[in-house]
Amino acid sequence: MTYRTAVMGAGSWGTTFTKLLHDAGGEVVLWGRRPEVVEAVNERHENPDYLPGITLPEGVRATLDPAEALDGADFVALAVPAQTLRHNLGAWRTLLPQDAVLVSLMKGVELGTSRRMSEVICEVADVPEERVGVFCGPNLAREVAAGQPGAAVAACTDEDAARRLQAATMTPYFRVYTSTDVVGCELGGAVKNIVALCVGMAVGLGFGASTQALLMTRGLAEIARLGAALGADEHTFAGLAGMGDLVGTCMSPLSRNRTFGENLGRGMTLDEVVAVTKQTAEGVKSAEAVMELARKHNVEMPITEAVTAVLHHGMPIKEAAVSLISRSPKPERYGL
Ligand SMILES: NC(=O)C1=CN([C@@H]2O[C@H](COP(=O)(O)OP(=O)(O)OC[C@H]3O[C@@H](n4cnc5c(N)ncnc54)[C@H](O)[C@@H]3O)[C@@H](O)[C@H]2O)C=CC1
Ligand SMILES: O=C(CO)COP(=O)(O)O
Repeated sequence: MTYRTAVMGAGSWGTTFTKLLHDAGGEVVLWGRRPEVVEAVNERHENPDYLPGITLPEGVRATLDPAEALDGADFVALAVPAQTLRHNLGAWRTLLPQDAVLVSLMKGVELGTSRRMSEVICEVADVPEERVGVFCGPNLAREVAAGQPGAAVAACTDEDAARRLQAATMTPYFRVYTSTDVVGCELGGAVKNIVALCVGMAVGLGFGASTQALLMTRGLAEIARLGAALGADEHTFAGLAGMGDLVGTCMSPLSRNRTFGENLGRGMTLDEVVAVTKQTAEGVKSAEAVMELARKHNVEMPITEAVTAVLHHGMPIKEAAVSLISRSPKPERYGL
């Protein structure tokens, strides 16, 4: 069976996902909003702003017209920044094919509503949760685009839809597992960006692997606590969408979130870091939305709280570091 997919958003991950679908043998059209990006993909088979040096297959086609991309799609993959999804999807709502599965590629939580991306999709597109999937895991765009061995999770509460998404994305170099735990997969992807900001700050301050491992491990514990409060399956956090994504992002110099934190840790001001960050570092805005969720559900998330204090309330990084290391003594616990 050949599936047709519309990928909405021609940044680094949307473009990479388009290549993955093509390599998996599917039909795929990439929607981009900038004419020069669409032209570069169609004429020169590259997206130099987001994936310099990567050659895209000749069969990969891009368009500026959302109706053309969405026409007859079995899957609609959404790859815009989390904070613009509501606006973008609202504009495409009437163009969405009747039975298409809408797949979030995004790793963020909406500011103001604290909704996960799948919740925003259900609400704006007015579709039931069985028609909304999530694709996530330890996937740094450039490495996947280069065809390095990798894996991800295709999640949907409708197991059959998850299996179809799996079939549409498996390639000789990329494995895809299924899950029905949409909540856990989304939280793993969104909250690890906040932990990566914190790990980056630690790197920028000159701290080594011990401190980074501490933050990753306790970061995973707070992700699992929030997940348990929101009804996720705790096992998800030991998998690709949890530990896998957390470790990949926190360890990689390619990560925009980790790099953002590292620049702050080295002493740049927030404005200076924002000015040099050309791509989307979702954790920066999502931190406040996740903190809001944590408060609402009475979940303790000290790392998220410290990152939010540094990014949005002017707390000096060194003060945040002291606040974390001097917390009250307690037994080690994972999850709730
Ligand atoms: N880059 C990566 O390795 C991965 C990224 N993701 C997630 O994918 C999502 C998209 O991120 P990337 O592609 O990495 O970001 P990016 O910064 O590389 O690209 C963002 C894209 O969105 C477009 N865009 C920006 N503002 C827009 C607006 N107002 N309306 C419509 N389009 C707009 C940009 O033109 C660009 O095409 C994020 O949620 C990210 O967390 C997930 C897995 C891997
Ligand atoms: O989500 C990602 C890797 O899976 C990408 O992380 P960054 O957004 O920090 O680059």
